[in-house]
Amino acid sequence: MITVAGFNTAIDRFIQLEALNPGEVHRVQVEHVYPGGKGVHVAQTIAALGERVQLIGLVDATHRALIDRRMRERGVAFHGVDVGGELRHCLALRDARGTITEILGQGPELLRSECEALLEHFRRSIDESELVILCGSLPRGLTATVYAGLVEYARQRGKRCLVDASGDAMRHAIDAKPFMVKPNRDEISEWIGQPVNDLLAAERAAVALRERGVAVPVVTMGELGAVAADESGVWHAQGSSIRVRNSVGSGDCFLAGFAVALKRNMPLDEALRLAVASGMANAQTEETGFAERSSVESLLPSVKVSRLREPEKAHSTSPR
Ligand SMILES: O=P(O)(O)OC[C@H]1O[C@](O)(CO)[C@@H](O)[C@@H]1O
Repeated sequence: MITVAGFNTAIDRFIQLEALNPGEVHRVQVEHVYPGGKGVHVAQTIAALGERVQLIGLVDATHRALIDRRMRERGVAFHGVDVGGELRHCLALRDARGTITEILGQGPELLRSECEALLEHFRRSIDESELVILCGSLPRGLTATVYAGLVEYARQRGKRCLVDASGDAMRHAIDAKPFMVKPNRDEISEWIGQPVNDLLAAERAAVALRERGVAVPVVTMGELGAVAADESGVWHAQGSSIRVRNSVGSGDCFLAGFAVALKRNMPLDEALRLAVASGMANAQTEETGFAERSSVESLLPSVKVSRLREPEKAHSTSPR
């Protein structure tokens, strides 16, 4: 079993427009609405890839039926904590050229009792899990140190913890030494304090994260692929070029693929391959944040994986 704590559930709305022009009135050409937030995307893709998964997140009265039904159809055990306010809405606007603009809602401000209910659900559910994933922005009302506390809680119970967050929540979580973190280019640049724009910089960042106690750091670099490190060295993986329909949520599907590989104790190069193929499979479909197993499997051979640094140098930051 894998437990996903993706507290800040969203309603994702994907909208196709002819063009996006600030200050003008726009008419929608195509519109899709999905349960969203990183936790939903990660959990439903883990289930699609064949692992048992449970998700802990917020739900409101208006959307409970939609989210319960979708999670049931997708094979996710959803533990929804009712919130008094409304779930947030996240908008993705795609223009005719395929450029996507995202507008992410903040979500409700939680009461103390609602925060406690989320954390209590988490504590109760991780016993039966081998892996725990903490992902997405934190709802207002939870402090930026919450993920760090959950990393520590999970470690004391012998669980490997994977974190995908940003800003202060990510920084605190790294200090708590989770098993794996997955910053993207912007997040790692912020953590390191300088731009991480190429593979050499990503490799150094991954090594720096390992030196800070993260066993398996994974840095995603958009079109440059992803870089990951463990005791077997530092690896790079990149997918072949595909026709992208909707890349929103590809990072979430990447994380799902990586988690499934870790659960199956696959070596790092194969874990990266599965993660990259899962992100690509999402980008190929119209739906936000979901990858079908069959498309992931058909993409696996097209992912190129190579070793950037040998094992004995994985702990060294000396220049090459
Ligand atoms: O939880 P966060 O970090 O605010 O991100 C949420 C949003 O990001 C996306 O998952 C894309 O990764 C949106 O579709 C989603 O709802």
